[in-house]
Amino acid sequence: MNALITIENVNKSYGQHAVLKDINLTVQPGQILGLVGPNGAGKTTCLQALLGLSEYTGKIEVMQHDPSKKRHLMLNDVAYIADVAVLPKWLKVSQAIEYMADVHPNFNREQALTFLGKTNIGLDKRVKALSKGMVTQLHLALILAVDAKVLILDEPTLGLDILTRRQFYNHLLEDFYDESKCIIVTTHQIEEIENILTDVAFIQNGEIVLNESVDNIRNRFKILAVANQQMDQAKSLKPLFSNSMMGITTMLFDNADEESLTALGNVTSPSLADVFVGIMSREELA
Ligand SMILES: Nc1ncnc2c1ncn2[C@@H]1O[C@H](COP(=O)(O)OP(=O)(O)OP(=O)(O)O)[C@@H](O)[C@H]1O
Repeated sequence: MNALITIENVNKSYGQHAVLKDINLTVQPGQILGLVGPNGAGKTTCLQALLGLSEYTGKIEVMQHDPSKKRHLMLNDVAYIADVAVLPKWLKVSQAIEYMADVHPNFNREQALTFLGKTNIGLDKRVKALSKGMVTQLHLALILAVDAKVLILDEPTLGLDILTRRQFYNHLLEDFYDESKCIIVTTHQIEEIENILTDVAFIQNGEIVLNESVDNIRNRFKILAVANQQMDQAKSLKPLFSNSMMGITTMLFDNADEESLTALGNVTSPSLADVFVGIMSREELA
C-alpha cells in the first residue's frame, strides 16, 4: 500500500535556530495521526512544509507529489485548516459556499449545508456578524465538505466550546473519514482526540521523540501506583516519570516487565496525555 504522506530526513532552520531536526514520518490510508508537542515544538512548521508553504531540506511526498514543486497538483487531494482561520469579513455564508463550489472540484455543497444546518449560523449572515467560534465552525464546514484524500488540521477546534468540539470530531469521523483517507491533526487537547487517533507522533524541540500506533502505546507504557515501602524497588525499574500527590506516587514505565510492576502495586494503562507528560518531562528525572 502506498503511503499518502512520506517525510524523510526533513530539516528546517530559522537562522541559527533549528526548528525541525531530521523528521521522518509516514502516513498510510486509514491512519489518523496526532502530531502533539508543547508550544513552539515545530508542529505548525512541519505542517507548513507538508503543504508546500515553507522551505525545508529533505524529502516530502504528499500523494506522490513534492509539495515544494507540485503544490497545485497536490492541493487537488489535500484539504487543510490552519490554526488561524481567516475569512473575509464582508463575505456572506452563502457566498463562501458558492465560492468553494466554484474553485474546488471536490467540494460537496450538500455536505457543507448539512453541517451548517447543525449550527446557529444562518446562510445570509456575514462573517463580521459571526462570533470567533462560529467563524471556525464555518471554516470547518467548508473544508470538511471537500472530498480530499489527505486532511491536515492545525488546532482545528481552537476557540470552540466543548459541545462544538465534540460535534466537530463526530462529524469528522462520520462524514469525512474513511479507510482510504488519512488525517494529521495537531491539538493541545490530546485527551479529546485520544479515542479517534490511530497513531501519535510526539514532537519536542523539533525532534520526533515518539512515533507509534495508539495500540502499541497502550501495550508499551504502564502506570504503577506504588506504596511508600516499595518505592526504592519501583525506582530501580527506571520509571520515565514519577508524580506524588496526596500520599500516592504514580510512575510511568516504558516497556517494563508487567509481572515485576504488578508485584509492586496497582498497574493501569496510561492515557495519551499521561504518556505525553511523562515523555516531555523525562529529562528532569535524569
Ligand atoms: N517565521 C518565523 N521566523 C522565525 N522563527 C519562527 C518562525 N515561525 C516559527 N518560528 C519558530 O519555530 C519554532 C516552532 O514554531 P511552530 O509554530 O512550528 O511551533 P508549534 O509547535 O506549532 O507551536 P504552538 O503549539 O505554540 O502553535 C518556534 O521556536 C518558533 O519561534
